[in-house]
Amino acid sequence: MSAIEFKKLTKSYGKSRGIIDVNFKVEEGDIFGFIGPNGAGKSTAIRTLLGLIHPTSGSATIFGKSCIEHPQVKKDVGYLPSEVFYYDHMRVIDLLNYSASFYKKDCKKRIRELAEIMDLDLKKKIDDLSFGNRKKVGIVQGLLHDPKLIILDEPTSGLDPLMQQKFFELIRDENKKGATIFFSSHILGEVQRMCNRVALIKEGRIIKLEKMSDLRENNYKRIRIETPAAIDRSFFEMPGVSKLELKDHMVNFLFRGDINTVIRKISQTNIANLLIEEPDLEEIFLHYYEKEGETV
Ligand SMILES: Nc1ncnc2c1ncn2[C@@H]1O[C@H](COP(=O)(O)OP(=O)(O)OP(=O)(O)O)[C@@H](O)[C@H]1O
Repeated sequence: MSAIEFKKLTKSYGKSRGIIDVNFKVEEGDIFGFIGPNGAGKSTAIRTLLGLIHPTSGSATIFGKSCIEHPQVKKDVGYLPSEVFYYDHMRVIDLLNYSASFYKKDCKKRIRELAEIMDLDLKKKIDDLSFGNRKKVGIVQGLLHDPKLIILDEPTSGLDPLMQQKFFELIRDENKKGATIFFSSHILGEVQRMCNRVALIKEGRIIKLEKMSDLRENNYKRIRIETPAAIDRSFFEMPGVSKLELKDHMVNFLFRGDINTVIRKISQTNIANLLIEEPDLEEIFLHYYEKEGETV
């Protein structure tokens, strides 16, 4: 049975778009990335899946059950919303104990372990916490009952790089222990590092569903070169190069293929500086639109 299944799920907010015909599955054991730019519909899909909002048409299920008809299925789910709101006057430990009281198990030990991993002071009052520390409270709250399915909406926003790394280690450990992970992000790099499968969403529609390994094979690099003198455009016109731009002494292009061929080419000329970067999400989306033969 799939951990999550979206079946032709559509949610419109009056005239506003929401999501359209979302159709995909997350299998048990997956670390699944749900990626798209701001406003693409990631939170809408997740909130509909959890029964927090009602679909306009279609359905979404967790372990084969709809959260609207079978709310008890949510006991197996840990959810971190994109924005966390709390009763400010409470202490962190009181809030977490209160959350734990909804589950029929003793979560005290796990709360302490998670707080230690995430470097969270349990005695502090919520209103004394920074945005990042509030996010950590949300993470502990989502994981304290050892859920079978962990749903995280933009989990790393607000966490510093060290904490992001600790958080991803924690998520990997949960996955090794058997939990399925579904997380949304607009940061391609973190999805690339973490996930085995990925869905790309844009303007409310799923535009690509891929194994991470396939997405990597299709991967483009953004290459920026500064040259001491102007260089002829034809020098970089070679297989794998696209979106070639030359301005002043800067050369800028996307490259797809064996990175060694382009490095060898670059070494034939004199350069002042070289940058090889992951293309940003928009560029990946552009690539998919072009591949599907659509215009952008
Ligand atoms: N309560 C609402 N009322 C009206 N429109 C909404 C509402 N919530 C979301 N939308 C619209 O639905 C679309 C999808 O929004 P959603 O928040 O799901 O995107 P997202 O991918 O999660 O983006 P972000 O990363 O910015 O949170 C957007 O066009 C947004 O304006």
